[in-house]
This record gives sequence, C-alpha cells and structure tokens, in this order.
Amino acid sequence: MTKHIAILTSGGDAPGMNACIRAIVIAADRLGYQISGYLRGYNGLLDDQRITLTCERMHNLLQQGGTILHSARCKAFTTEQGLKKAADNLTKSNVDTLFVIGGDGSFRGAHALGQIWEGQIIGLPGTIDNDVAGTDATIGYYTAIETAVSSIDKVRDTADAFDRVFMVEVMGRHAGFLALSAALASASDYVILPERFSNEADTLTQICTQIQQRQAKRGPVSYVIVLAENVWPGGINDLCVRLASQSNMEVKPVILGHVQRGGSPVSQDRLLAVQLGTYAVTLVETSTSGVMVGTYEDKAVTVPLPQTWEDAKPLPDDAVTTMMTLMNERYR
Ligand SMILES: Nc1ncnc2c1ncn2[C@@H]1O[C@H](COP(=O)(O)OP(=O)(O)O)[C@@H](O)[C@H]1O
Ligand SMILES: O=P(O)(O)OC[C@H]1O[C@](O)(COP(=O)(O)O)[C@@H](O)[C@@H]1O
Repeated sequence: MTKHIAILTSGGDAPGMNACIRAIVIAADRLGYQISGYLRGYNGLLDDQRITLTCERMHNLLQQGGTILHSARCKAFTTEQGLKKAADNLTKSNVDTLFVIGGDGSFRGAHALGQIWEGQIIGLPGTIDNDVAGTDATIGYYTAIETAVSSIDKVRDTADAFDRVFMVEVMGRHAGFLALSAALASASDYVILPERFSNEADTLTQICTQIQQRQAKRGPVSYVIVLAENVWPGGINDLCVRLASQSNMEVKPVILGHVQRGGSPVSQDRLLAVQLGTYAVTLVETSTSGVMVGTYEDKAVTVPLPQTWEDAKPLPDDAVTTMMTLMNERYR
C-alpha cells in the first residue's frame, strides 16, 4: 500500500525549513508516497488542518525564508488530552510517517506523541539557535549568523565614527552558538555568553579593563559588544546604563531581534536542509522511529529524540579559544 507521510514545522521558524520541505516532498513523490502538510505546527495536528503537498508547489521554494506550512508554539499539544487528539487524528488520516521540523521543544513533543501513537516519527533540526544535541548544525543557524554579522558590520560603522560603545543583543534562547559565531565573524570586541557568564560585577570589570587598555594604546576607540539574549539579569538596558557609568563612555543598545529569523537561506543551510530531508525519506520503509536525523562530520546520522535535549552540546573549544584570544582576553 502507498505510504502516507505528513510534515509539520514547529517552534521558531528558521531559514531553510522550506528547502527541507521541498527535499522531503520530491524524494517522497519519487517513491510514490502520498504527502500531507499540517499547518501551524502541532496546532494543525490538533485541528486536522492539512494540505496536500505536490512537487509543483515546491517550485522556487528552496530559496524562500519562513515556512509555507507556517509555524507556531502550541500549549494544548503539551497536555495528555492534546497528545491523544493528535494521535487520533493521525490514525484517522492513515498517516504512516510524521516528519517534525523544529527545535528541541518540538522534539520533546514528538517524543511524547510517540508514546501513544504507533506510527513512525522522524525529527529534522530546524532552529537558528543550534541548541540541538546530536547534530553538527541545525537548519537556519548559518543564515542567522550571516544576518547578525551584516547588522553588526553596520553598527561598527557608527561605533567607529563616534568612538562609541555599542551593545548588540543576539538571539539564541539559552545557548551561545549564534552570539559566539556572530561576534567572531564580525570582529566584535567582547561577547557575553550564557555558557561562560559568571557574574555581573566581574563581567563589567573585565569589559572596562579591555576598553581602558585599548584606549591606552590607541586613544579614543569604538567598542562593539555582543550580548546573547537572556543572559544579563536586568536585560540589555540595565547593562548599558551600568557599563556607561563604570566606563565613562556612551553605551548604545541594539536588539537585533526577529530579523535574525528571516531571509533567504544561505548555501550552508540549503545544503544541510536538502541532505537531511532526502535522508529522512530513506528511513520511511525501515523500522527506525523516534529519532532525529542530523549530521556528524558531514554524514547524515540518526539520534534518539531524547538525546537531542538530554545530551549537552558544548560550544566548540577552538571557537572559545579564538574568542578569548581575539576578544574577551585580548588586552592583558
Ligand atoms: N514536553 C513537551 N511535551 C509536548 N509538547 C511539547 C513539549 N515541549 C514542547 N512541546 C511542543 O513543541 C512546541 C515547540 O517548542 P518550542 O520549545 O517553542 O520550540 P522549538 O521546537 O523551536 O524548540 C511547543 O509549543 C509545544 O507545542
Ligand atoms: O518568536 P518568539 O516566540 O518570541 O521566540 C523567540 C525565541 O525563538 C528563537 O528565535 C528560536 O528558538 P526556537 O527555534 O527554539 O523556537 C530564539 O532564539 C528566541 O529566544
């Protein structure tokens, strides 16, 4: 019998989700599968809001940001009742395989659903935060780095012109991958990361020391600091006020916000999306279920869903060393 596969995108949208949908649809169509797309993440599963996905619809889709299936967060799905409704709807629609493109929260949901629904569940990592263990990178992460870098480059122009301090807040929820990569690639001067944050007083003192050392060498200087969101207890404005008072310099806040989630995916995200989407479809005829597909050293792999949030995903050692040498501990 023809397999019926369904796809949904859940949690924060990420550039490359569409490229991943396209890869799944083309690979699945080639094998003669019926293909549905649930709308607005797990909401579509609860309301049985479903569209048919065809290869024709995939034309010119790979390069588009966002997700044609729409995405959302869905509180109702996290309840026992919600999970049961979703399982019933999948069974009623004769869905054999559900592909969930999202982050670790979406995978927790997929795992919970797998406890009560007998069909096959396969996750694909899509989030700008890269905070999913078991994969080298997540779809959308590389584009978000590019977006943040191009914005920080512009901030640097004004920082230089005015010899000013700028504080740029970058997304990442509770992970520092995006902030660290954006800071390194934009030649920022300091970066505040959740993984390396000790306390407010030490951080302020270290930044002031770095600024003063640089001023001693060069005279008036600009200084660009990247702040990962959710790290500073009082938020970016509190940090700017306190740094201004301690450094005696003007400190301006810039919150990059949701611009980091949008835009056409860069090639690295496109390549990752099509690799993972195509690989995921090869699993449909197997007994593999309750896994995420990711990459390890460029090769597609499968990882049990719980590992994607239970395992630690540390910042890369080399990037941290580079960060200390070129940024946070540059002036001694
Ligand atoms: N423990 C859980 N049980 C069931 N569903 C969950 C659970 N955690 C998250 N979800 C579902 O996954 C959705 C997306 O999760 P969220 O953390 O917001 O985004 P992401 O998948 O990008 O990390 C949530 O809105 C919710 O519907
Ligand atoms: O758009 P919202 O709901 O305000 O959520 C913001 C959060 O979503 C993200 O952009 C993406 O996170 P997820 O992919 O885990 O959903 C985070 O970086 C940020 O903290």
